Amino acid sequence: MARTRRPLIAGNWKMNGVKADALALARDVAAGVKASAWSDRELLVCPPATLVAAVAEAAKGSGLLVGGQNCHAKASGAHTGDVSAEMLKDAGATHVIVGHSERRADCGETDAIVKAKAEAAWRAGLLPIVCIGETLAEREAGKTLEVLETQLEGSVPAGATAANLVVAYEPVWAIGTGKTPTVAEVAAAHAHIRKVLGGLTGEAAGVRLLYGGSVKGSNAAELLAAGDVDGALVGGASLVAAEFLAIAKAA
Ligand SMILES: O=C[C@H](O)COP(=O)(O)O
Repeated sequence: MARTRRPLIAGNWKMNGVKADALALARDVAAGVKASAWSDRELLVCPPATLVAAVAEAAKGSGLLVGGQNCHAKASGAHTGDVSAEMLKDAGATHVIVGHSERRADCGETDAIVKAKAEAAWRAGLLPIVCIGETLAEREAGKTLEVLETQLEGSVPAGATAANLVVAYEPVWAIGTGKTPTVAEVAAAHAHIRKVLGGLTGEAAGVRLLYGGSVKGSNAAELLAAGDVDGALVGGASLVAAEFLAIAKAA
């Protein structure tokens, strides 16, 4: 059966690379995207904020999309060191990741802050990728679905639709560890996310849900085939063009 939701394979480069590395990686990924001429899937890379403009320039004309890894909730003002969604848009971004667990942990981002950032993305004309996910302790306590529900209810703004929201499920314990949930566990989490989204948006069936956490070329096919999985949010493996493109091919 044909997919109704176009898969999105997003690479989160995190705090890695300087301009020379980023441009080489972006050019290799962009060349792969251009050569594949995919119309049935989208590829996105999210470089560090300082490199968004250069990567967007390198990706121009290839079909490769570029996003930010975070934004401030305000459009401008006295927020030293922060970057607004408008600035990302101006630099060539089309998407922005909000509420990644590393920002929730490192910067104390709450669900309310994540929601405000998702609204900021809308204000600037960016598509937010709202991240949620349980810690190992929460999973071991049998609280995974409850945690996901609380995070969704707190982080997804009113007015979310299939066109203006992407959700990424990233179990915190699977990020950068080489460990992943089973396919059945991913499918169960995604089914629950879609059910909860049903109460928050009128269009839950169309919202794309990405899985993230130790996705690589060798496990992408089975993870991406899990029920209700519409793509991946990839960290480490997105720093190697061939590996990232292999994940995209598996979608
Ligand atoms: O945003 C991406 C995730 O944190 C996954 O990272 P990873 O693929 O290195 O586990």
